[in-house]
Order: sequence, then C-alpha cells, then structure tokens
Amino acid sequence: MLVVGLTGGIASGKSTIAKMFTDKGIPLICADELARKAVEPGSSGLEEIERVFGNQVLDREGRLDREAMAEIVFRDPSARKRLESIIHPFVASEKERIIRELEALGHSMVLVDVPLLYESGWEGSFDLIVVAYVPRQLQAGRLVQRDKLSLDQAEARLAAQMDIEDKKKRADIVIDNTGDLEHTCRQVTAVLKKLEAVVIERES
Ligand SMILES: CC(C)(COP(=O)(O)OP(=O)(O)OC[C@H]1O[C@@H](n2cnc3c(N)ncnc32)[C@H](O)[C@@H]1O)[C@@H](O)C(=O)NCCC(=O)NCCS
Ligand SMILES: Nc1ncnc2c1ncn2[C@@H]1O[C@H](COP(=O)(O)OP(=O)(O)OP(=O)(O)O)[C@@H](O)[C@H]1O
Repeated sequence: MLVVGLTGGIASGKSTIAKMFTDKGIPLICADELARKAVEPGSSGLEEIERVFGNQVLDREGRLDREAMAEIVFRDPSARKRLESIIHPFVASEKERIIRELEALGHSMVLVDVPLLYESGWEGSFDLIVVAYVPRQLQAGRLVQRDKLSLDQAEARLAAQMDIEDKKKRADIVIDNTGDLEHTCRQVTAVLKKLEAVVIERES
C-alpha cells in the first residue's frame, strides 16, 4: 500500500487537489473530517473539550461551537496544543484503521489529506508527501474570500501554521496551485502517473 500524504497551508488548495485525485479513482482519507468525527455529539472527545474549555465552546444544542473554538485556539498556542492533544490521537488511530480497511479491499494507493502533517511531526507515517502550494499572499486572499474572515482573523490562522515556503522545501512533490484549476489538474495527472509508477516498481 502506497500511503501518500497531501498537505499544504490553510486554503492552499488541498481539498481542491484531493478531489481531483478522487475523481481519478484514488481513495482519500481526510484528517479534517476525522477531526470533526472526534468531537461528534456524545463522543469522549467532546466531553474532554467541555471539561478543559468549559461550556463557552458549546452551542445551545451542546455541539462544539467551531467559531468560538477557533477564536480561542488560533490566538492562544497553549489552548491550541490542549485541543490538539484531545483530537490528534483519535485522528491518527482512525487513519491507520481506514488504511488497513482499504488495503484489505485491494487498494494499492491511498491519499491522506493532513493539514498539519509537518507541524504534528507525522512525516514518518507516509511513503511520499505532496504539498499543495500557493504563495502566502494568495493563500491569505483565498482564505478571506472563502471563509469570509477579516484579514486579522486570517492572519491569526496563518500564524498558527508552519510557513508555506518551508512546507514547499520539505515536500517530495509540489503541486503549484497558483494558476487556474486546469493548470492544477494537469499537474495532478502527471503526479498520479509518477505515483502509479512507484506502486508498480514496489510490486515488482
Ligand atoms: C479550531 C477548529 C474547531 C476550527 O474549526 P473550523 O470549522 O473553523 O475549521 P476546520 O476544522 O475546517 O479547519 C480548517 C483549517 O484550519 C487549519 N487548522 C485547523 N486546526 C488547526 C490547528 N490546530 N493549528 C493550525 N491550523 C489548524 C487547517 O489548515 C484546516 O484545514 C478546528 O479546526 C479544530 O478542531 N482544530 C483542531 C484539530 C486539528 O488539529 N485539525 C487539523 C487536522 S488533524
Ligand atoms: N486554482 C485555483 N484557482 C482559484 N481558486 C482556487 C484554486 N484552488 C482553490 N481555489 C479556491 O481557494 C479556496 C481554498 O481552496 P481549498 O478549500 O481547496 O483549500 P484547502 O487547502 O483544502 O483549505 P483548508 O486548509 O482550509 O481545508 C477555495 O475557496 C477554493 O475554491
């Protein structure tokens, strides 16, 4: 099983690129989705969050108020670490479980979208790492536009992550998402060819 990590900065195009891979039949595991599952109503993750942060981060129905949580953790690194220590172990074990499941189904490759792959020191869990790259200014612009954030809120989120240029330097493969979607899609096609060649080489 070739386990390929897909990372990048916030709003650098990971989901957009991941969808291009899934459209070509590659199975995808999304860490943001697993992170949501970790705090579903009734989960031990949500209970732990209430214990640590109080009910200021819950909405009226008792679900996680993601906006309130974001305002706290993107401005306070120690609060962020506390939240991550609740969520990340669940994400890591679920990821492993799904990989084994896909392997049993006969898949030879899986893409795992992990926004904080480098920040969390998860490099060792992947055979190859693809970085979705855009320059920081474009990243901030797309973030403001997509999430309707103020520039100040966007900057706080960007500051909570490793700089995109550093991620680009560490990558095995870079997909530059600066241009239009067609330009990105052409790169995805070329990268997939490379990955398929690696699978064949490993199997022979
Ligand atoms: C703070 C939360 C509630 C904000 O929720 P919101 O719906 O606004 O954002 P969402 O979950 O869709 O994340 C959007 C992006 O924010 C960035 N981000 C999320 N968590 C973090 C973090 N701990 N540090 C830095 N960047 C982060 C990522 O680029 C991510 O793709 C949420 O992001 C969260 O629970 N974060 C902690 C879990 C985590 O580390 N997730 C990242 C993948 S494991
Ligand atoms: N090549 C492109 N040209 C123009 N807009 C783009 C391009 N790629 C992505 N976008 C837009 O930029 C925004 C960010 O992209 P996307 O949601 O894929 O990023 P992401 O890295 O998955 O973000 P997050 O880390 O928050 O999950 C979205 O609104 C998306 O539609």
